[in-house]
Amino acid sequence: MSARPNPIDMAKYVSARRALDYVQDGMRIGLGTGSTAAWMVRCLGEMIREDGLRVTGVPTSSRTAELARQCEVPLATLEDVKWLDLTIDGADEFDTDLSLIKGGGGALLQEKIVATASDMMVVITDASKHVDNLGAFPLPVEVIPFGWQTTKALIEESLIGMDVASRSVTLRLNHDAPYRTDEGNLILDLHLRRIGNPRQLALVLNQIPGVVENGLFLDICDVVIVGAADGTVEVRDINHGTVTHERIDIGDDDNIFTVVEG
Ligand SMILES: O=C(CO)[C@H](O)[C@H](O)COP(=O)(O)O
Repeated sequence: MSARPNPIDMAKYVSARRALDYVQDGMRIGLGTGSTAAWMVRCLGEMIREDGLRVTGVPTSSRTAELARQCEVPLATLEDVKWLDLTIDGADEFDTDLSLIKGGGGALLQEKIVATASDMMVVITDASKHVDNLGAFPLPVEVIPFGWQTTKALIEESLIGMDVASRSVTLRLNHDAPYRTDEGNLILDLHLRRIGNPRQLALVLNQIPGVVENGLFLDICDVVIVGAADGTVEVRDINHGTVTHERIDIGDDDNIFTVVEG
């Protein structure tokens, strides 16, 4: 057990901490999935326990739900609350327009539903996720198991006319078995290397029968917070057209690292 985070955890941690500045008492908050979002859930739990913050969280995966319960974050379903004030989530890639690729952790469907149902989406990340063109990270596409090989063939066919640099499609595995999402679906990873027209691709993919959702998040994200290992963050706000640089005061928060690394 170490009392200090490694550099990458520090970057994730400070971006998560900064994102919580958007949280206000009484808010309904979408809780993202992944290692960066996990830091946000832990910090949110701390604010609830220590500062008496009252919020309701809607988790985007069973993993996040489990962590949120451990951190004593009160939970509700999207069916309960219907609309959210804020979603805080990670991303696999973001570009200058704050378009995203998400779903590396397999939760893209619930993440997209929750983010779309939110007044504001804040993405927490580190500089390694920034790209000029989306597509270096394989694009996850959630498909239903029924006829998935036909769906895969249709996706491959649709890619022929697309402005992409590579066209291979693979079934995501988990220990040699097909990976299953929380909804019991499969994930196809599209290895495209560069996506010339993300909007066109997103539309085409979602018209293929068997495709449930794709991992392109376009016009959904409002703010990206890029954490760095030196404890600074860059805050990119697409609505205000601002980019600010700040230092996050982590104070004597060492114990949060001690608690979660055990
Ligand atoms: O989309 C996601 C899960 O489906 C995650 O937000 C994304 O994979 C980033 O994860 P991490 O913060 O662990 O790098």
